[in-house]
Amino acid sequence: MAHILVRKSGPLKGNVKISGAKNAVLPVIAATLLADGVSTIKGVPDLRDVHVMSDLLRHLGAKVEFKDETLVVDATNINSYDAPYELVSKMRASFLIMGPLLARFNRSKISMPGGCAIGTRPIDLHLKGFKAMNALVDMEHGYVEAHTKGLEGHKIYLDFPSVGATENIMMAAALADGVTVIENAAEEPEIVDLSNFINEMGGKVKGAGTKTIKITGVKALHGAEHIVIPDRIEAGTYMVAAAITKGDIVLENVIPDHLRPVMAKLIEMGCVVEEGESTIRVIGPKNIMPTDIKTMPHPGFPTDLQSPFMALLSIAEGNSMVIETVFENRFMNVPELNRMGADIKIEGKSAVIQGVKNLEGSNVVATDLRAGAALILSGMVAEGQTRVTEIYHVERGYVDIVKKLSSLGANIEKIED
Ligand SMILES: CC(=O)N[C@H]1[C@@H](OP(=O)(O)OP(=O)(O)OC[C@H]2O[C@@H](n3ccc(=O)[nH]c3=O)[C@H](O)[C@@H]2O)O[C@H](CO)[C@@H](O)[C@@H]1O
Ligand SMILES: C=C(OP(=O)(O)O)C(=O)O
Repeated sequence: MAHILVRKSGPLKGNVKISGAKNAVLPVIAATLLADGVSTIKGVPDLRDVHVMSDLLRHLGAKVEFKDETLVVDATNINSYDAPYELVSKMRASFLIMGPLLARFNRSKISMPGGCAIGTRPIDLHLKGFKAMNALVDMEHGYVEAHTKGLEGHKIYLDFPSVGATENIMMAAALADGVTVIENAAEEPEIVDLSNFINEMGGKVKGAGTKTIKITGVKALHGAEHIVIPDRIEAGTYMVAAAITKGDIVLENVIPDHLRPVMAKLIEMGCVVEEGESTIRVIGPKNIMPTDIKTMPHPGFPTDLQSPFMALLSIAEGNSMVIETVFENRFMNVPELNRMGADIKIEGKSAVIQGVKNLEGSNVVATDLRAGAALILSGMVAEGQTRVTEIYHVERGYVDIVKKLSSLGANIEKIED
């Protein structure tokens, strides 16, 4: 299996261009199914997940072309309404096609996404929304089958501000009869990006980015052109790369407003952070100060950056605590970091991190996407050589990570074997 070899690297320096956001582009690609026509998405990151989503749309009968960060989807001739296990099991976000299929064709059959390393990740809130909108939902043989005589707008309160449920319901509501109001909706920037795309297609979505989203259903949507927002999680990972190696990195193509909680934590830890209009410069501190982090839905500290920050805190000058409130099992990287010499103890939802002077290069496994990124970051400051395996996880979410880190001076290579 391919793996990544990282050796101790000096301070990383230079400029790095952040790619389009994985978590924004996946729902946007799903939303292209709402239109009887052609949509053009620009700034698309060349990631494994984007290819899986494209294959899923092709399976449904769409024509999809991807070249030079531009994805063109012709969803005119959809002739299948089912998403098989083989495709859904590769990526949870596949479940986001349920809302658009129900809205446009009144039916869908999708394999249950199942659990994954970071938690059980149920889909009850998605289904609660569809049922309230007049869909009949059955679960059989591991598939969720839904049909409706026509979706109707409804008031839907989400018990938790789930990103995926907010997106799926928003897409379903875009073509429903009447008004849907989502209360306690997720407020993530990716929700705003999706709402912008639906509106570019002729939809009527208001309030995205707040706790209450109002969607007035329209009769039909047309294809549209859209530019995906930059990836705040990729950006946060490179910010940690600057901090952990005590380097000086300028991120290009970022929206600083999306990274407020991340910048605040880095400043607390002693970094100098300079904001431009679409750039952020991070200068790492001489001594990394410990801090406490609690992950929360946006605008709180993002769970997707919890593992990279854990890598940074593991070499801070003192004790820190990380509380994970979003996913019940997102400390999978801890045994791997401890194998590299970190001193982290888990107590329920909390991790207590005692900063150590040095990490040691080791053989470690990327248990999930962000855990993999955290291990690469640790490898850059560990003595000797770190071998990160199962890197297909990392490739789900980071465009050219080896190339980008090398260009900043990291001693890193991908070994194909
Ligand atoms: C492709 C994508 O955009 N992925 C992101 C999305 O995942 P995703 O959309 O799956 O995350 P959710 O916001 O839905 O999940 C948050 C919490 O709600 C729970 N839940 C969710 C749905 C549901 O029906 N029932 C339920 O209980 C989940 O188990 C989890 O504990 O948001 C997460 C939270 O910011 C990020 O970590 C993921 O990177
Ligand atoms: C958990 C993540 O993604 P997904 O929801 O696609 O698994 C992530 O991006 O960190």
